[in-house]
Amino acid sequence: MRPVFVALDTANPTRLNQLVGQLGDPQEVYLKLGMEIFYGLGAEPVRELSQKGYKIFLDLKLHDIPNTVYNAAKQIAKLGIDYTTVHALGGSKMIEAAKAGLIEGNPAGHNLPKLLAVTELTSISDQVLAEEQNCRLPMKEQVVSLAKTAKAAGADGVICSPLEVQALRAKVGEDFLYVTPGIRPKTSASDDQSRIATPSQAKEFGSSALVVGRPITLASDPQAAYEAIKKEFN
Ligand SMILES: O=C(O)c1cc(=O)[nH]c(=O)n1[C@@H]1O[C@H](COP(=O)(O)O)[C@@H](O)[C@H]1O
Repeated sequence: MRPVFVALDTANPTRLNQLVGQLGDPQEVYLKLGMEIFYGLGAEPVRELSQKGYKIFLDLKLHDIPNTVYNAAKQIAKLGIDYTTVHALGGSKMIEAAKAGLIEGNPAGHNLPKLLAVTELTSISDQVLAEEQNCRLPMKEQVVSLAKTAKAAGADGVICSPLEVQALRAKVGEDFLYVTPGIRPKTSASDDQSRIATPSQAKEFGSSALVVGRPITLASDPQAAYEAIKKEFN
């Protein structure tokens, strides 16, 4: 089964526990904990959920000078997590520093966390890429270029839209993870996402894993929504 990470974007501990409780056996559930939880509740929920056996993707999207990122990644690894993120736009030296920090901080006996590099956020449209970021490449080529840099610098995969995965598999390779947010089942609103796809489109395009937040967390029955998305993707 390919993973579906549930993005638990809340700083309310009661809501967090309620959502987690609805998802099933910790050994089989993949959670994405992001900035809202970490800035609001600190590192404790990360340690607690990891100790309970959940697979943890701690998404803090590091983007700073290499020395700062090295030290931050070292602290992140100490939490005993499984996946974490940096922005690919931080450059190859920064990505190498993140990898080195994860290796240095990883507790003995724990699998090394996988390092994922965010390419272009799925909220960025073709128009914003061209007009605000002044990028001369079309979106797919820009994402492929960032993914090549990330791979050469030691990342284990990238975060991208499902819409780019076919091009990435062809040009960056099969031996790399393509983790895709921007997932919207047919009946869901697109919210602030721009480059979206349904779970079955993501499957067809070859996503390695999905990241899904509001279509699950704001559903009237989050457990049913989670099960339906897992089924559609696998
Ligand atoms: O790194 C991420 O996880 C991420 C990258 C990206 O390009 N787009 C993106 O939406 N995300 C995250 O994926 C989740 C998507 O949430 P929903 O739009 O509610 O499904 C959020 O937690 C975002 O922080």
